[in-house]
Amino acid sequence: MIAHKCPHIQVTIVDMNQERIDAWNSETLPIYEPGLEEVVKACRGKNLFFSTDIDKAIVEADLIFVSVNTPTKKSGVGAGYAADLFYVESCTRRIASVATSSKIVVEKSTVPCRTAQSMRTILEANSRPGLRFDILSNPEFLAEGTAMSDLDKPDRVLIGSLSTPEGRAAQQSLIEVYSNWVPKEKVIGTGLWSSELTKLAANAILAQRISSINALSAICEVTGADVDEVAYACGLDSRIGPKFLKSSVGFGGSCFQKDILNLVYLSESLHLPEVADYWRQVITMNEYQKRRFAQTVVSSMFNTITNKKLAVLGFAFKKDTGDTRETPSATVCRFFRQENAKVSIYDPKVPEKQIFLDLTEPGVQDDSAVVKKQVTVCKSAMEACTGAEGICILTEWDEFKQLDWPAIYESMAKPAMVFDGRGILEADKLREIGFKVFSIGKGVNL
Ligand SMILES: NC(=O)C1=CN([C@@H]2O[C@H](COP(=O)(O)OP(=O)(O)OC[C@H]3O[C@@H](n4cnc5c(N)ncnc54)[C@H](O)[C@@H]3O)[C@@H](O)[C@H]2O)C=CC1
Ligand SMILES: O=C(O)[C@H]1O[C@H](OP(=O)(O)OP(=O)(O)OC[C@H]2O[C@@H](n3ccc(=O)[nH]c3=O)[C@H](O)[C@@H]2O)[C@H](O)[C@@H](O)[C@@H]1O
Repeated sequence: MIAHKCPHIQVTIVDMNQERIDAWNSETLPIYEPGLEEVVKACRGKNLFFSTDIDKAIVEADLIFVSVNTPTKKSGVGAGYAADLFYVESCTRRIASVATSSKIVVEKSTVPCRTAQSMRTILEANSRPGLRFDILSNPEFLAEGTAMSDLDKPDRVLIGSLSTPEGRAAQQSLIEVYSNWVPKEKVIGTGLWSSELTKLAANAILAQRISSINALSAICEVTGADVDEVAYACGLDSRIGPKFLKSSVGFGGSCFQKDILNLVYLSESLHLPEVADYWRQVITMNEYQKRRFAQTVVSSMFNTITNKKLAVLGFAFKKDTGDTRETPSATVCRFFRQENAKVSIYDPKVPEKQIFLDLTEPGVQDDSAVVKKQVTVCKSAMEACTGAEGICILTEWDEFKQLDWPAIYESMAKPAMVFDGRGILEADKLREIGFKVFSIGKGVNL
């Protein structure tokens, strides 16, 4: 977006992953994101470059965005909760050892509060004498699937800095970049620690809304209330607002879970166990929602899905992306595998290879062969549904609303059941065709 909006600025994207950089330089970009290809193709080779020559890019840059992955730690202190800062630290060390001039280093990755302080210490201890490094925190708020429009018209851009004259000057340099397309009043300056914490807080609050409405969906299913009506009526209160109140099979994506776990770890490290428990509950509710959905499928299908064909429509964690990180669809499919169902999956953007990778249990001998016996990846929704006894909608792709449902009904074993984990189908119309329908948060009477 910077390259697109600022023709006078040269943007070089460097990554140590050669395959990814090759893909960025090819006709087939490594990720699917509406509107991205057009921008890349318009700017590439003009003021936008992709390279693995990290050192050259560091030497040439005035401003460096550190945007590497910060996954949840898998082992050691804080395993399962804390963010793994290995990649952020190795980038920082590389900048320190390679830079021959002063730089502004922008923390773009999502990191725990006070990471900027560690970056500064590493840079100051390891760089050539006489160089200055100003650290800014500029967290990213885009959502996948709408990344280009979110970047084009952000609700806000947050730039945290030290309140020293040098910190303020660095902040001003980054404000100038954004002011090429973002209105001034939307660019907010704060302290470094507030900026870092805001990113974790914003994701935690967004995820909390989803867990809140999903908790209510369970009550709706027992009482006969309709979760969409409840969400709509609550959202009309201007203090609540309508967004992020769509009940679902659970939230996924690479960040909500990791960032909340990170916040939980931060709270525990600060000796605030009640605060940690409070945020942990957002995740607990999400796990419950995924499990609850899968259990509803089994109980509705006469308490067994062994050898039954189930069609799964949607594998990405949300529509308009091919990303499957933490996708609820994988959790539900793994549950179906344990119950020995035959699962046929269709997703318009997720490659077959990725689906098998996500469903293979690491460390289980021969599981990749077993998974291929239990799971089939299909080229169309119709193919996945033919002969199935149940259909699960696990991603809200628009095309699932337009399917030829009467033809699907004809092709299925009876009773034909639909389990709408995203609340996107018109249940009454499907019932008229003959389907038995379960929709999340709308009662369990199929
Ligand atoms: N994916 C998203 O929508 C958003 C992500 N974020 C944050 O942005 C950060 C990055 O996220 P993603 O792009 O999704 O992760 P990713 O895992 O897709 O990409 C990270 C890239 O960094 C590269 N890398 C790692 N260490 C490196 C090093 N030392 N030198 C050069 N390249 C290196 C990796 O090869 C990889 O290609 C995370 O902190 C995430 O929380 C924030 C907002 C939105
Ligand atoms: O830090 C990040 O990575 C990003 O995380 C989220 O973005 P993202 O995970 O890409 O996508 P969301 O639109 O937030 O959806 C996350 C999950 O919640 C689910 N969801 C979303 C909204 C809703 O009402 N109900 C619901 O179940 C989605 O289906 C999806 O599985 C935030 O929305 C971004 O602001 C943030 O920058």
